[in-house]
Amino acid sequence: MSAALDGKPTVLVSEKLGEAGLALLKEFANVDCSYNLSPEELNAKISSCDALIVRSGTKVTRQVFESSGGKLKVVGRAGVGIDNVDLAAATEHGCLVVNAPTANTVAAAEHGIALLTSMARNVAQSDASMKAGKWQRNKYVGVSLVGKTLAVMGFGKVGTELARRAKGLGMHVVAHDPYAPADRARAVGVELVGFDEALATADFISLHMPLTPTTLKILNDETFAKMKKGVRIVNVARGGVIDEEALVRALDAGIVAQAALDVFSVEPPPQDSKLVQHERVTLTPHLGASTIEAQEGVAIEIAEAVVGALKGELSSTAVNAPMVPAEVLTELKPFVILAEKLGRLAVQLVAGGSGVKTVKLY
Ligand SMILES: NC(=O)C1=CN([C@@H]2O[C@H](COP(=O)(O)OP(=O)(O)OC[C@H]3O[C@@H](n4cnc5c(N)ncnc54)[C@H](O)[C@@H]3O)[C@@H](O)[C@H]2O)C=CC1
Ligand SMILES: O=C(O)C(=O)COP(=O)(O)O
Repeated sequence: MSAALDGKPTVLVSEKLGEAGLALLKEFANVDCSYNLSPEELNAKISSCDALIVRSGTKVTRQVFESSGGKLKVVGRAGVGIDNVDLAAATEHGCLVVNAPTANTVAAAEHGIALLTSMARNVAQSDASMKAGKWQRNKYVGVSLVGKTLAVMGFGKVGTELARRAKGLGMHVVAHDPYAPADRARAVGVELVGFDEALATADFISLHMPLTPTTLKILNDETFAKMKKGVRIVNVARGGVIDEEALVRALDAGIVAQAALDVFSVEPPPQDSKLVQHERVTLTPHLGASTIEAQEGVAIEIAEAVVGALKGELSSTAVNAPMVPAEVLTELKPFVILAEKLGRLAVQLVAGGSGVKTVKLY
C-alpha cells in the first residue's frame, strides 16, 4: 500500500542503516531503503518523502529541499556531522534537521587512537612492505607516545574520549576549544590552551572540531608554520578542516612528519592525489563511526529522533543547553547562526517560518 493510501509517512533511507533502527522506523512509517542514489534520483524521489535519513555520503543540498515541494519535514543524519546538509535551505523550507549525537562517540575516539598508534609505529606502511616480500626493520623505526604532548583540537564528545585514552597511554594532553567548559577539561586532567599555543607545543595533533565556516581549512600554510617541526597529525573530524595541498607542502618541507587521515575534503579522494600517495600518510576510508556497535546505536538514536520529529514531539520551546555560553544563547535567531557559532550541535531542530526554534545541545 502506498504512503498516501495507508496514511503512514514515508521515510527514505539513502545509506545503510542498522536493522534495529529500521525496525523502529517500520513500526511508524513506510521505509524506502534506496542506497547509492544519484543526486538526480534523490531529487526525483524526495517529493514523495516525509523524512530522509542519510549518513555522510549523501549531500542534502538546497535542490533537495526545493525538489521536495514542502513535503519533507525532517532530515535525520545518522551520525554527528551535519556539514553535508544545507542548514540554511532546511530552515527556509521549514524542515527539521536532527542528528545522532552520542552513539558513535567512542567508535570515533577509538579510531583516532588506532590511527595515532599505528601512525607512530608505521603499521600500515610496514604491513604493505611485508606483503611486497620485504623485511625492513630499520626503515620502520617508530616514535614513542609516552611523555609526548598531544593537542586535542575540539574538546567535545569525541575529543574528550580520545583525550582520556591518550592519557592512559602516558601522553601529556592539552586541548583547544573556544567553547569547552574548564571543569570538563579539569575532570579529564587536560589543560585548555589557546590555538597558537596548542600548535606550538604539540608533538601530535588530533582534530575533533566540526566543519563550519570558521573551521574550514583551519590548518593551512600559515598555521602549519606555527607547528613544531616533526609534528604528527590525526584527522577523524572532517577533511575540510585541513587545506590538503598545504598539508602536502608541510609534509614535504618536514614540518609534518606524518599524518593519519580518516576523512577527506572530497570522498573518496582522487587516487592520484599527492596526499593519498604520500609515503608518510596513513589512510582509512571514513571508518571512524564504522563499528557494529556504533552503527546499531546510531540507527536507533536517529530512528527515535526522526519518529519523534514526525509525531511533532520535538517542537517544544525548551532549550536545554547547559554548556552553552549565555552570550551565544541570545543569538537563537536565526537558528543557523547559532549552529555556525557553536559548531557543536547535537540535536538540531529547526522550524521555519513563524515556527518555534528548539535546540538541544549535548
Ligand atoms: N570520522 C568519523 O567517522 C566521525 C567524525 N566525526 C566528526 O567529529 C566531529 C566532532 O564530533 P563530536 O565530538 O561528537 O562533536 P561535539 O559537538 O561533541 O564536539 C565538537 C567540539 O568542537 C568544538 N569546536 C567548535 N569550533 C571549534 C574551533 N574553531 N576550534 C576548536 N574547537 C571547536 C566545539 O566547541 C565542541 O566542543 C563531528 O562534527 C564530525 O565532523 C564524528 C563522529 C565520527
Ligand atoms: O558521525 C559522523 O560525523 C561521521 O563522520 C560518521 O560518518 P558515517 O555515518 O560513517 O558516514
